[in-house]
Amino acid sequence: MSSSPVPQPGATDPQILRNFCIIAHIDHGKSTLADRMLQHTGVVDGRDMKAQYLDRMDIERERGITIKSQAVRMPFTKSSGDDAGKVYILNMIDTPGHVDFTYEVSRSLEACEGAILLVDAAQGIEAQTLANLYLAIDADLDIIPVLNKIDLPGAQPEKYAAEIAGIIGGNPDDVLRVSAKTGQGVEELLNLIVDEIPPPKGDPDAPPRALIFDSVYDTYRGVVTYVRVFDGKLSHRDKIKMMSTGAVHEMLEVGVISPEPVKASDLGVGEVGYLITGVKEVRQSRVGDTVTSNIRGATEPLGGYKSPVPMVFAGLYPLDGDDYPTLRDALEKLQLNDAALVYEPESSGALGFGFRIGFLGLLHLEIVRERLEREFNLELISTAPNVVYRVEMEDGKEIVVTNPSEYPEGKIDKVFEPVVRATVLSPTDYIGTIMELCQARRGQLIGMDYLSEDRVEIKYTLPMGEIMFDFFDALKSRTKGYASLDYEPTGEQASDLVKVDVLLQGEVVDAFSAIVHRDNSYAYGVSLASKLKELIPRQQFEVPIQAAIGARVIARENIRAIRKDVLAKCYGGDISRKRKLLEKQKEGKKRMKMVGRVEVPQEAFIAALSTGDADKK
Ligand SMILES: Nc1nc2c(ncn2[C@@H]2O[C@H](COP(=O)(O)OP(=O)(O)OP(=O)(O)O)[C@@H](O)[C@H]2O)c(=O)[nH]1
Repeated sequence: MSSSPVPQPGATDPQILRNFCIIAHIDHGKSTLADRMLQHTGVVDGRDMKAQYLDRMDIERERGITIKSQAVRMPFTKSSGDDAGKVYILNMIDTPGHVDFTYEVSRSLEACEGAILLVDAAQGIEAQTLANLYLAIDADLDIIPVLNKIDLPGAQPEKYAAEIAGIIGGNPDDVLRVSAKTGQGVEELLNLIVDEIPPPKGDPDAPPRALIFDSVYDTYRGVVTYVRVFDGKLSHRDKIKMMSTGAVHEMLEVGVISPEPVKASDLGVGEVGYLITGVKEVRQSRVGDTVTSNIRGATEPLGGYKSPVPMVFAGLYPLDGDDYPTLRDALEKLQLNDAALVYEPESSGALGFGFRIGFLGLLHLEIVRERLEREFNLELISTAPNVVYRVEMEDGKEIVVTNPSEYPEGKIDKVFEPVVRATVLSPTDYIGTIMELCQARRGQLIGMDYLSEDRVEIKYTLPMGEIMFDFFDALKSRTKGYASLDYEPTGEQASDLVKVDVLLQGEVVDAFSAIVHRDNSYAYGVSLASKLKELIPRQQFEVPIQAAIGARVIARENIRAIRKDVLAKCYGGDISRKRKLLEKQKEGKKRMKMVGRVEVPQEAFIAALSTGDADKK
């Protein structure tokens, strides 16, 4: 079998291009499958293979999750069918799987003509996968269903193939079975990609239009923008224009990733690659925007561009007040890399100077916080995250509340809270307990569908504030880990909400304030006060804790005084033991913040997060 030469980027006939992505739930094996494909197409040889080659950032590798989409060009010689021996170019776009990054997923879907629906043969399809599948179907992609991990003893390919066929149509026998681990079925899959996914269409003579589906900040090269060309050609000699802002940039380099960056002279119709321009921060090169040429520019951008909207806010404060400038610089640097991160300075009576930061979701918050601490050597205190409330006052004024302590006093007409449409997939055995949980979180049932005899899809409208903390954990524990969850914001609803304050020694601690539903406020106050009593260590004086709505105290606890003398125990002269104890005590002091005269540990600031379900179980 002789194969044709590998075409160069910029001169690739769109007929031999196949652009696809992999839709999968976390841990269903997307990265492992991507690794196998890289190996099989010879793009990475065995020796260079690191597990999860495409997950570049250390933090991704450690957590085993994919944060940033990446795109790889793989030449593949067809090994079956009439066109065996012919070389095709497969562009694989790796999409993030977590719900916080849905927007990135939808953009990378638009850069493709087809999607592999990858499902763990021992688990079945999960809620998030289903949500992303619907996005792919909406984007008119051809779907190739694949069951992975068929080497596992617990795999049930027959059952889950039937389930998939029930959702997307077709014959269960046509669902391909692979093992990304052993490589079984991977070659067949590559052949199928060529056969099933249509080549890209576009007008090579039109002014260039390319969709930005990812944008990453690289310390050495500045912003690297990943694009899919729809029309015309982007040349390294062009000056480019970002269509949403009209900003013009010098093009320094274009190329493809295979799997390291390879420079090219241009990128033509259907091609996927990267651009390096003079752009200094990812905000100027945003996912979803259309790139065109400055001289012969297109007039209509591709698709609808949407800026990322932060859904969750939290305060971040340096443990040591002197670190405030470092935190400010660190946020500035991180923002170069993260177009979705927004922040503004704020000050708290309890915590001093810090920032109120907007995130796409809780995972995003965790990642940002971890990166700030790790990459900038900071120790941070974070307040409990909250959603955004909109308050309409009787005098017609409107206030957007991103920090509960700024909840307005006075004559409030209506308060609105964000709501989501949540989809839960679960075995039918747990329908009752899931509905009970959703009801307790003020949910409204939208509907229920059976995916198969023993699996069901339940849809609810739920207040976002009720699900962002521990809802998923509660769901998992009630369903022995079998239920999966996906949600999308769908707007807001008017609700009867109140602000609950916490007072330590009679002083309101602003960082503890929270906005909760009136019906739950009493239980919330009681549970939070007792939680704080557990978490705040005894001090040398008595510390009364109160929870209050306005001037009305709804719960109280008391932390009794103690004189902590750890050395009293070792009256002997064992100096090393003494030192050890002192060191231990110092460790214990880590992440303590002085609030007035009271030492408060970090955990206390997020204690509110775990009070939610305690009284509802
Ligand atoms: N037995 C078996 N294990 C597999 C197979 N494919 C993947 N795994 C394992 O499943 C786990 C998850 O695989 P990943 O490839 O990291 O999953 P992922 O979907 O990329 O996860 P995210 O990047 O977090 O979305 C890893 O421990 C893999 O080694 C397979 O075919 N068989």
